[in-house]
Amino acid sequence: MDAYFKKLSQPFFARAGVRERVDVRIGAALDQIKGMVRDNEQPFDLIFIDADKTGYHDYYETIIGSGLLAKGGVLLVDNTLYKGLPFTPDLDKASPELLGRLQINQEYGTALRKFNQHVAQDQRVEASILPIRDGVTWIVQRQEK
Ligand SMILES: C[S@@+](CC[C@H](N)C(=O)[O-])C[C@H]1O[C@@H](n2cnc3c(N)ncnc32)[C@H](O)[C@@H]1O
Repeated sequence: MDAYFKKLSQPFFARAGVRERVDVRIGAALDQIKGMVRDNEQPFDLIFIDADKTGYHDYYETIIGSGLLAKGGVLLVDNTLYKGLPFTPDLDKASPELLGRLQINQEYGTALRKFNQHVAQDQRVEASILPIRDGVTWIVQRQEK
C-alpha cells in the first residue's frame, strides 16, 4: 500500500486494540505478494484484493496455488462488477467523453472482464461474484483429493 496509509492507519488500529497484530507493508503489491510467497510466509485465512484493477490477474496468479491462501481460506476481490463495464458489450466503442464524465476507467473495465472470465474458467477454484455495491468475488481453492 501507499506509504502515507501506514501513518494514517496507526491510530485506528490502536483504537481497535489491534495495533500489535497488524503488519503494514509499504510497496508495490505484486512485489509484496511475491516476497511473501518466496519467504514461505504463514498462510492467510483471508486475502482481500482492492488495488489497481489492471494488476488483478497477476495478484491472483501469484496467490492461487502458491500456498499463501490457507486451506479453506477465502480470496475476496473487490470491484469485479466495476460499474457494469465488464459485462457491457462494445465497451471499446464507448465515447471517451462519456466515460470521462462518468469517471469510468475503460482500461479497468477491460481488465476486469478478462479477469472475471479467467477466474470463471479456472478449475483450481470455485468462485461467485456477489452483487454487493461494485461487486465482490468470493474465491475458494478446490482441495486436492
Ligand atoms: C480503492 S483503494 C482501496 C484501499 C482499501 N482497500 C480501502 O478500502 O480503504 C486502492 C488502494 O490500492 C493502492 N494501490 C493501487 N495500486 C497499487 C499497487 N500496484 N501496489 C500497492 N498499492 C496499490 C492505492 O494507492 C489505494 O490506496
